[in-house]
Parts: sequence; structure tokens; C-alpha cells
Amino acid sequence: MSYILALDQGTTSSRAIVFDHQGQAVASAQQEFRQIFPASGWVEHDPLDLWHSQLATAREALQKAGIGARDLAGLGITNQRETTVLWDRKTGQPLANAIVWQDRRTAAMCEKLAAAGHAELIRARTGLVLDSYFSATKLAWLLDTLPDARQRAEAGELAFGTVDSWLIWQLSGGRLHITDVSNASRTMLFDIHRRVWDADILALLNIPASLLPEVHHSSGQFGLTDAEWLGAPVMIAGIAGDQQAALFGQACHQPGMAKNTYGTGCFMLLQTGSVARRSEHGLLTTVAAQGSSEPRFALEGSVFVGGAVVQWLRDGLGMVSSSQAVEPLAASVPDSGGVIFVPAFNGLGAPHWDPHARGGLLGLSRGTTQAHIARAALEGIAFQSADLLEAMQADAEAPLTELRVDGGAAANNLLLQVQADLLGVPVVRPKVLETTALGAAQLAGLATGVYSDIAELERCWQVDRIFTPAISRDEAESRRERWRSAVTRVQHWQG
Ligand SMILES: Nc1ncnc2c1ncn2[C@@H]1O[C@H](COP(=O)(O)OP(=O)(O)O)[C@@H](O)[C@H]1O
Ligand SMILES: O=P(O)(O)OC[C@H](O)CO
Repeated sequence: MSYILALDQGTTSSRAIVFDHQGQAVASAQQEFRQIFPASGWVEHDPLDLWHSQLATAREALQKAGIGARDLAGLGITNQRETTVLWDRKTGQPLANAIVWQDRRTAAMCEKLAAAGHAELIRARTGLVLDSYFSATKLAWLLDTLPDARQRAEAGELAFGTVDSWLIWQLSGGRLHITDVSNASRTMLFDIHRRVWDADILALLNIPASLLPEVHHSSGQFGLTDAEWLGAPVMIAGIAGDQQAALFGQACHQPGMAKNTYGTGCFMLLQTGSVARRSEHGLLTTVAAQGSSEPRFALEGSVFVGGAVVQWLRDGLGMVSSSQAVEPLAASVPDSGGVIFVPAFNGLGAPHWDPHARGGLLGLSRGTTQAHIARAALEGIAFQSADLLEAMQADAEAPLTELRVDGGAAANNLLLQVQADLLGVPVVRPKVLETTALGAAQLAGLATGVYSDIAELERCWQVDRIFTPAISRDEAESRRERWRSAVTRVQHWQG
């Protein structure tokens, strides 16, 4: 009974990992699913794809581990955040595709709200910048657009959830409609200080409260899955948004510790303990995963396109056959040959918050090759993260001494070396790169007695490799100046 199953429902794939009581991954499974791009700046997922791929990977991981559901002490769920699902409470069927966090269709709605003077209230209550990134305006858009949706919502027939809620609803056969504080804090509907859904913001967007899930801590015995899914009921004991789960799995429990995850996007989180610090530099205040009743907060910088730029080189341009192949290609040239790639495919997130920016490849010359573009793409990921760290350093009480990293693209050594060079602080990669799933497993393990306390989790975290800065600060600053100049050229591109 000392295994834990972590379900990690990410933007591009669903993963399931079985961890043992020492936090070692015993078996894992992964499935990619369809990305739907119905219009420029729109991104959707089919909620049933999310559920089916997640269930299939859970079954496969158990099978590979050679264990059954009865061997599990519990299950932890972590997920792409903000992505908005609306479904029928009676049939469990989604009313529409999920609107993905990257989707910008509600940018105009946000601009209207800002023009009407609501940004400050939203900032003060939710810790967030008024932006289409978050669930609130996506849900309002669904209610405005789908026939009868608002009326049916008012009649209590519909349920809203981020992906954690959606999966838990399915896993529990519709018995549980819940979420945790870290996911709730990304909806732009949640008062992070009082820890309740915010009645004023709900009224502003005309969202009926009956749609919303119950909010819990991130660790606890929340309820059992139906036996039919995994062969026996399993206790759902951990829930957290993927970035907060990664902060937890990276053992960034002490205020001042930070991690950056290089997945589809890049997400840098700084643990601020019990203090909900307000950023003066374009970052978000968010709720960290909560292992106990003590509230925990973080400062977050979110970049919309990180590893996704590599996926675009692979799938959009056919330049590489796999994401891994980008590293040798980029390393085949000593620098980007003056090319700067600003991957603002869906606008720019922190610290710029510009939904109208679009991607730009600047500094092309007749001598530019695929290798230069590949290198510029990796540098573009690192430059964006450097902008986040600069904002964080400006907001933080003490300078950061290291940055812990994880996520799919953190396997790329060249990217992490460029990152350390630009930041001027060591970049530290842990042995377990699946820190998101690990964090979810740890939250579930704390609630089910597999782990005794946070100190035990801190002892399990181990370094794989440290990347130390290898260029002068002057050199780093001059490269970043070129980057900043490129960013100004792609801002406000799409009217
Ligand atoms: N070796 C690599 N170099 C650069 N990018 C990579 C590499 N391996 C994976 N990626 C990128 O990382 C992303 C996948 O990371 P992952 O953490 O699985 O993302 P998510 O949780 O957002 O689905 C993809 O966008 C992929 O292109
Ligand atoms: O699926 P990921 O790992 O790219 O994470 C997505 C974030 O949660 C979006 O805020």
C-alpha cells in the first residue's frame, strides 16, 4: 500500500507515474492528444480526449509497475491550469471544447473590463493581472456563446471546472465536484486572501455561483475513485495546479526559493511562504500548493511559449524530427548569427501582458541557416525566462542564489547553459525531472501517511547537474539589450 499514482494532465500530453514511498518513479506512461486551433490565437482541447488519455495512461502505468489499484495508498492529480471546461451535471458530457489557457479569444472582453476600471479590484482580490489567460473570461465567453448555457447554468444543470475538477468528476462518477486552492487561484474568480469564490467578480461577469466546484487544500482525503476505472477504488489525496505542484516537487518550501519549468510555456515561481506579496513588475501573486492548513503563496511569472517553440520547429516547419533533435542542430553553430526569435505566437505574458504581440524572427541575413534559427529559438526561451527572473529579483526581498529547473525542455543542456549565462545565477537540474508529478504524489503521500512531513520530502530532493554562468555580466547585458529591442518590435502587432 505504499505506492502513489500521480496523474499529470499537461497541455500537450497526459502522463501517469507510479512513485514508491521514497519518491522514486517506478513506471510511467504518456499520451499526446489533439491540439485544436480553430482561429488565430484560439486553442482548444476536447475534454473527452483529456479524460480518455489520462485514464489510459493511468492503467498503463499500473500495468507497467506490475501493481494493482489496491497497492496504491492514494492518487495525486496535477494539471494544466486555467483551461476551462463546462459540462452537463446529469450526463457528464462537455458542452464544448475546453478553452485552453493559451487561448486569447477573450482579449477584447478583458480590455472592456479594464476600460471600465475593474483591473484593480481583480488584482487586489485574485492576485492576477486582468488577462484572457485566466479561466474567468473564458467561462463567461462560453456562457455568452453557447445556446441556453447561462439559463441552464442558473438552473444548476451545468458544472464548470479547471482540468483537475473535470478529471475528478469523471473519476468519481460525478460524485465529486471539487478543486484545490492552487487551481482556484488561477480562475480570476477566487479571493486568494479570504479563500472563497468572489461574489463581486462573479456578478461582474454574470457567472452563477452554482457552476463552481468546492475548494479544498491541496492535500487531504477527498474521496474515492469509482472502482471501474482502475480495478478498485483509490483515494484522491492530492490536487494542485502543475506549476504549484512543481514548486512543491522541487522542494522549494522555504521563502526565497524558486523554480522554472520549461514545458509548453515557462513558469517561474518564487515561494513567499505565508505572505501574499504583490508584484510591482508584472508578476502574479498566486496560491502555492498547500500541504497543511497553513496558507502558502508564490510570485509567478508565466511565459506562454517555451518548449512549444521547439514543437513548432518540429511540427510547423518540419525542421527537426523530434524535440530532442533541436539541441545538436542548435549546438552546430557557435551563436545565432544575429538572429533573434521572439516566440510570441499567442501574445506575450509576464512581464509584458500584451495579447496583441505576435511572433517575430529578426536579424535574418542571406547566411542564416536552420541551425541559427534553432539556436535563436532556444535563446528565445532563455531570454523570456531571464525577463521573469529580473522582475522577480526586483520584487523579492533577497537576491536569488540559484534557480531550480524542470519540465520537458529542461533535458536540453544547451538551453540550460544559455539560461545560466543570461541569468548570472546557477541553474540547478534535479535528478527527478518529473517534479510536477512528484509534487502531486507528495501531496497525496502526505495525506495518506506515506510521507511523514515536509522535512522528509526536502531530504529526498537530489541534484543531477548544475549549470554555472560562463559569460561576463557585460556580455549578458548586451545580448539582453538586443532581445529587449526585438520585443518592442513585435509588441501590439495585431490590432
Ligand atoms: N530536448 C528538448 N529540447 C527542447 N525542447 C524540448 C526537448 N524535449 C521536449 N521539449 C519541449 O518540451 C515540451 C514538453 O514538455 P512537457 O513538460 O512535457 O510539457 P507540457 O507539460 O506543457 O505538456 C514540448 O513543447 C517539447 O517541444
Ligand atoms: O501544461 P504545462 O506544463 O505547459 O503548464 C501549463 C500551465 O499550467 C498554464 O498556466
